[in-house]
Amino acid sequence: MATAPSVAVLGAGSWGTALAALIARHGHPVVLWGRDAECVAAIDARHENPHYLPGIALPESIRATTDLQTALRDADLVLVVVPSHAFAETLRTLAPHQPAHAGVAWATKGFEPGSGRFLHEVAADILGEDVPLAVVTGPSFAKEVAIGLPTALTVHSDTPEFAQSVADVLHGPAFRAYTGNDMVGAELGGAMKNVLAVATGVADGMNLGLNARAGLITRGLNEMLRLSAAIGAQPETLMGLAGLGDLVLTCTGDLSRNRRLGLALGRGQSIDDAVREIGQVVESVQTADEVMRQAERHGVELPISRAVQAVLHGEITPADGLRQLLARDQKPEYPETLFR
Ligand SMILES: NC(=O)C1=CN([C@@H]2O[C@H](COP(=O)(O)OP(=O)(O)OC[C@H]3O[C@@H](n4cnc5c(N)ncnc54)[C@H](OP(=O)(O)O)[C@@H]3O)[C@@H](O)[C@H]2O)C=CC1
Ligand SMILES: O=C(CO)COP(=O)(O)O
Repeated sequence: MATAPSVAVLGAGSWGTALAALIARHGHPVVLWGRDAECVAAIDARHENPHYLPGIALPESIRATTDLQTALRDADLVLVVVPSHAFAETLRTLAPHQPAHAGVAWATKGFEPGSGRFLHEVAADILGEDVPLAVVTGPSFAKEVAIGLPTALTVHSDTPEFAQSVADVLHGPAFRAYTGNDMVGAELGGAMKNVLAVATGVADGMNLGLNARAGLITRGLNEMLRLSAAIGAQPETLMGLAGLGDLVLTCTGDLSRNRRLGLALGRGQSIDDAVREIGQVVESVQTADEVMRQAERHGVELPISRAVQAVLHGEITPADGLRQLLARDQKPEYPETLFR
């Protein structure tokens, strides 16, 4: 029988730890790399990540380390799960130690802050065109995956065999992993839903009602579809797990940090206090700027995302944002050219 591929998971936050647990339960040797020695020691010795997934028992087979070279030594697959602001830096550190035969996948959501580059562009730039690359995305709260609740997500790559091999590692009794070949659409969906989750959080924090929430989710999907069409992504990617699926989850599920940020802002809390209270990565804070940079580059108007960006920068209040959105001109629901 063929041996199960070994996986190095880089990033020992909630999502990296949950994915390491999932993959280890599927019988793969897993080494989890984190930068916090205390957290790494607890995972190794007590099989718990006390900071990010307290009280959840992790498989005893997971080995954790703060040494990147150790993590990469026997890896057949590298799975990067650091926040977007640490993505390029992590790849630059890993590049010299990258095992020749191993492909690199990531479950990070967002763009490169500052440049607005897609993460697959950053990865190809740093690792070279010969390393197979894939993005892992979809509706998946870390805590639910860590405790083994059923989840579906999707793996997109320009190399179909690599997408399949990553999906094979993730797929299991309670986890469905689909595949696709639209990295742009998959990354765009995962990034935009974080911004749109803030919008629905704000609306719910202001008690605007369920109609407003459904309207924002649907018009948010419309923003995803229009920007993705301008960039050249496949519309079905945005209608699937990477877009609509993750949008619904993050806009309605209180486990979402981005939604919780919106809720706090809608209730009048300051952004600094809200982010501090959440105590984990809130990707929308930087992603809103990068989504708007993409929108401007491609000449696409995104009123909800723009309002979120303005609220996050303190340029307008949530009440101003609501007034602006309600005062917009009437128009057809879809541009005539969208699906043609
Ligand atoms: N949590 C979830 O449910 C999901 C998250 N994601 C995505 O996964 C990515 C990671 O998020 P998540 O795990 O949730 O975040 P968390 O806030 O739970 O953890 C962040 C982790 O990243 C580490 N980190 C921060 N900065 C750096 C750096 N410069 N170099 C190396 N490591 C760093 C932190 O280390 P330290 O503790 O030392 O600060 C911590 O281990 C994000 O892009 C997120 O959108 C995607 C799907 C689901
Ligand atoms: O990406 C996620 C679920 O798919 C997690 O969302 P948050 O980062 O908003 O918690």
